[in-house]
Amino acid sequence: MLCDKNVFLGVENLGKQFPGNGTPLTVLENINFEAEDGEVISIVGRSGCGKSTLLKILAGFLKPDSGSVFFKGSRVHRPGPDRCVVFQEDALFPWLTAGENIAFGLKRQIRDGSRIEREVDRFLDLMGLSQFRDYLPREISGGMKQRVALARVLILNPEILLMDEPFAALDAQTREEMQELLLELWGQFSHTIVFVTHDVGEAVAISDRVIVMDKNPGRIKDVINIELERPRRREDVNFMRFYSRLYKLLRD
Ligand SMILES: Nc1ncnc2c1ncn2[C@@H]1O[C@H](COP(=O)(O)OP(=O)(O)OP(=O)(O)O)[C@@H](O)[C@H]1O
Repeated sequence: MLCDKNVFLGVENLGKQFPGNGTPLTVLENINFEAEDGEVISIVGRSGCGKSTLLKILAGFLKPDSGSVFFKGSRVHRPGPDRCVVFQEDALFPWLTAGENIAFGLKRQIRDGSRIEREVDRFLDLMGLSQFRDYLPREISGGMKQRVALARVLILNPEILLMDEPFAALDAQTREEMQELLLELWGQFSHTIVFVTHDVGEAVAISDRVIVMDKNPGRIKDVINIELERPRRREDVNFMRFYSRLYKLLRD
């Protein structure tokens, strides 16, 4: 039973429709999976298969039309501080500095100003951004902005990190650096991560499990366990094997 509090994250018979042109569009149908505490799950699938919709339902931003999401035994109805989202496009406040952006959510949780400052310093340091504390978003690179976006949610100590193509707008090298940083942070904080991506290499590099989705309607086509030690090397023959398998599943 997914409502058992020993199930960390449980998704049961989830369905979602949107009003289409005349007939409703079924975007998600019969989605079922579980995630363990500390697991990294990627969701891959063709454009329009409902990945972002699924993530928004997990976050509590959208309600499903059927089925349920359970988090540690409770049904998810609304957004909560235990589930934080990082989007692709930088969602930073353009008028706030890097430090102020990172502090923003924490200020709504605690009032102790010096503790907030200490935490912001710690996260700036973790992200390698200490010298950029007083820079505005327009004054830093895309990769740095995504580090700020990541710090801004990690500082809230969420149990689940929901990431919607967070590195898609970055160049290939910065993207790989961000994947490495994410795994370093995951090693320290052990969040559960649900990561939406189009990039098969990215999914193999970071995930314990990859959920492959089909389109029209969005359904789970297959689930692949990535049984590779970390750190993973892209040139490794076993990495290539998982890459090819996923690539083929997506193409067929
Ligand atoms: N608020 C909405 N109202 C109506 N239709 C929507 C809404 N949000 C998404 N859709 C439709 O639902 C389908 C799935 O969209 P979604 O963004 O979840 O797909 P996706 O797999 O994340 O796509 P991409 O990889 O291109 O980001 C699309 O056909 C989209 O047009």
